[in-house]
Amino acid sequence: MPAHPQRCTYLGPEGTFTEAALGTLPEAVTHEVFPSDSVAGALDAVRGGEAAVALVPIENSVEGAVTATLDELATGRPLTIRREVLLPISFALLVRPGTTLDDVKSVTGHPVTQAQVRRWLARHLPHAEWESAASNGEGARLVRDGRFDCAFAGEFAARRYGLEALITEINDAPDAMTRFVLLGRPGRIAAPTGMDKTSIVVWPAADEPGALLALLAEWAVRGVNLLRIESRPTGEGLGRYSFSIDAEGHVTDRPVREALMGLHRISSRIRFLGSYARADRTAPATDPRLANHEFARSAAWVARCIDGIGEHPEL
Ligand SMILES: O=C(O)C(=O)C[C@]1(C(=O)O)C=C[C@@H](O)C=C1
Repeated sequence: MPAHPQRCTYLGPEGTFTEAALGTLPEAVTHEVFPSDSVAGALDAVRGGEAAVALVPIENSVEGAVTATLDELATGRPLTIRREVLLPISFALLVRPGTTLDDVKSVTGHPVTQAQVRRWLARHLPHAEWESAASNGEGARLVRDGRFDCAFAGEFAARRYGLEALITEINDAPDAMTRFVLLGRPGRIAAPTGMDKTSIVVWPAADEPGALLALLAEWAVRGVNLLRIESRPTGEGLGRYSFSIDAEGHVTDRPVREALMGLHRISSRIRFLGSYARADRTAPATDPRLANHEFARSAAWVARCIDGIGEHPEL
């Protein structure tokens, strides 16, 4: 199927936080937007060419990794991250009009949501039965259809599904955030902004002492700060893991590039997931000794050593 450059999909249905996050991106207006039922469905739409890009959640500040996304990125046809978006998360309890808290026997929402409202639920609805939905938008739809009495979702989902927000601003952790990534088929990497992130998945070469330390050392010796590291089972047997890593910097920054080269040499597999602008616009703590021109200067010095003039006092 030919690639359709103007379509963008997201974890749907309508009314998810992913849709709200997409609303903050230019792609919401430059592309024709359509929902997918699952993270896998959204990414397959990109792989198959029905969409140019897909927005999916990857990490929540309370629950951690969205494992469906990490696993999808580690397997199947490679995709790369074009952008990231951060969205503050606060839930509303959505009910069919007229429902009171006393009427609530069953409750639904995304599993990542459940982790963010656990204490609230124990306190206010200790006897309600929880059943997870594929997304919060899907949970709201199921309440509209009478499958559950209430759903946790963004307040904005109430209007979409003809529901009422019985209680708003529910969150066990008041500053909860979810991070979303916009994925596309691999292409030329965007130029560095100076506030970038690089993501990879790496499979250690062998199950041996120090295997993880060796992977970490490639970053550490080059002064590259890691922002996230997550182990995920490969599915090939107990104890077999890959590591999903976000590091500060861009692949064109020499320390990052050389760390990736080192990892490529010592791992059994490595997948580059992209270099992209950081949503929090945080510049890395810069060490002037690790600037690109310092790498060029030291490479030139080695070249001169080889030519027999490395000890020249002015070098
Ligand atoms: O279900 C949604 O509304 C989503 O967009 C998914 C998702 C997630 O997977 O983290 C997004 C934000 C919230 O943290 C809870 C659920």
